[in-house]
Amino acid sequence: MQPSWQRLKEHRKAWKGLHLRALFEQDRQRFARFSLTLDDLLLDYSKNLITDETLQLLLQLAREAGLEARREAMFAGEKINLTEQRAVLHTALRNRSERPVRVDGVDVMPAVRRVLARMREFSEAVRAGRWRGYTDRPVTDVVNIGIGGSDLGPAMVCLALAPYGRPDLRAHFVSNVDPTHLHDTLRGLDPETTLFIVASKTFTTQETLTNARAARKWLLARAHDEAAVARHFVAVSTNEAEVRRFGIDPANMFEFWDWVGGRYSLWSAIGLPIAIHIGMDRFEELLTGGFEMDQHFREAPLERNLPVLLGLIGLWYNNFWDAQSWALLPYDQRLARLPAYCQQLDMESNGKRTTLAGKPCRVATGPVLFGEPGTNGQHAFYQLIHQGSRLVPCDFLAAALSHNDHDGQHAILLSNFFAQTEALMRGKTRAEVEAELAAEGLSKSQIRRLAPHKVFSGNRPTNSLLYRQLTPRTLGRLIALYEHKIFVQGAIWNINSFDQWGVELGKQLAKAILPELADNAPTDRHDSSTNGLINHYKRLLK
Ligand SMILES: O=P(O)(O)OC[C@H]1O[C@H](O)[C@H](O)[C@@H](O)[C@@H]1O
Repeated sequence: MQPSWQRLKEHRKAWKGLHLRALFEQDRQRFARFSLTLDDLLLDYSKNLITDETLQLLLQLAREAGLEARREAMFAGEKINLTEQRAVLHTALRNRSERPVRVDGVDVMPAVRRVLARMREFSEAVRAGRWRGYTDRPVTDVVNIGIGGSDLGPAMVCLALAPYGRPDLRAHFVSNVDPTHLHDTLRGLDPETTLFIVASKTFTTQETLTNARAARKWLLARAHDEAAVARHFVAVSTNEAEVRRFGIDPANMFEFWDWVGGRYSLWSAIGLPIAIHIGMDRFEELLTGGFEMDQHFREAPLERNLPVLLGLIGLWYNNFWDAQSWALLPYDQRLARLPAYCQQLDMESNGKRTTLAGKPCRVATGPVLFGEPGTNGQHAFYQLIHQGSRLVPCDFLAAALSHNDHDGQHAILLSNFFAQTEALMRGKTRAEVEAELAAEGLSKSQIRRLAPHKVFSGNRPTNSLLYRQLTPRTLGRLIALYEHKIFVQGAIWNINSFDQWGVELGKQLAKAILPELADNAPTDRHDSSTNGLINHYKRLLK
């Protein structure tokens, strides 16, 4: 354990009754000292349970953990994903500079640019109506079939950037192996004008291949001609052999590489639905936003570095305040899928308990992430954040300008954004509650009974991210900000943020169970609970 870890423990012990309200009262400059901008993007981290000393200790921890060297190793294409012996280079996908990026001595940038050029050509052909279906009609609906990283990124971005999308070229996303997902999506679509993108890094994922086969059947039920498949199916993958085996012509395949992790892949050809929806120029603006955050992360001193600060502050609560969760609260309806996207990003990256040295991790790692857009969440789970017994650190996000402001409604949204972080920080004291109730005319005994329930302890930490408008560039910055935040934490915990072995066991067991479901015979191959469930299922089908 790094020496500053122990010092942070002591610092936490000494924290005692220090209240954020008092910290703000004592220091009029607190916001100025604990906020940072990157162009129009503001991070206000002043409403955190931190002092200068806390930050110094956290920064020291980052240095002792070798964060800077690890960051360089990632950008330089070293194989930092040790368990899979892979480089981690989603940053190369959005490298807008001339700088080469080498893996095993070979510059990957020419291949990256080649695929981007193909994406441009294809997305422009679809958007201009030059790409035609088997009856010579242009595409009206694009259905992405993929799951996890091959779904959440493009789905989140297409919704977020819908104001830049073409209403006559609709984007749909099918991920779940539950047949209802595909059924509901295809209902109302016309096979003659529907384009399927089968997106899978491995091209072996059960859900995606099952849905892709069902989609092909749906097309052929109308077309009655295998030749139609080439006009309606393209693939995005790293695995050409499997794409071929599935029956998609490699000429219709968009490639990416094993150094792109699934949850970091929206910047690659996995972003094809985005490019078709908003156009390639806008997609490249998204890349530029990501690139700008990369440069900031790589070059800004740690104490003025947005992802580093977010990562360290999160770690402070996770490891020294026993916080087990983190809430991501976008005050932006278009960011409704951002929490789900970040759930995969964070929980699949840092949900680990083995260090890079193969030893058990002695400290808590990644938090449980949840969130919903504001103001919806306020009327649902914020109760627990305000008055519950757990500490839930939150990130609030909002744009100053809406793409759809009607009659000043956006100001109502933002007033809630500002009010929530203020309320969480200040709370409401017993004396304030009593004075309020007395002013309402309640009797002394009524006040005594009610007051304890109406007290807010406050002192509940938040970060606020405020930017001008949700443009492709701003969204690119935000996504890269969270990617690097997670990197910072993983580096300090000394875990591999880039593998995901934890998803394998369930997949294996499901494969073994599927054949057992083919007949009515009761099973006794499992524990009594699993046997009981399978056998009850079989009885219900009789
Ligand atoms: O893109 P694919 O190879 O189909 O993988 C889709 C997803 O499934 C896996 O189980 C992983 O947990 C995810 O990281 C991945 O994004």
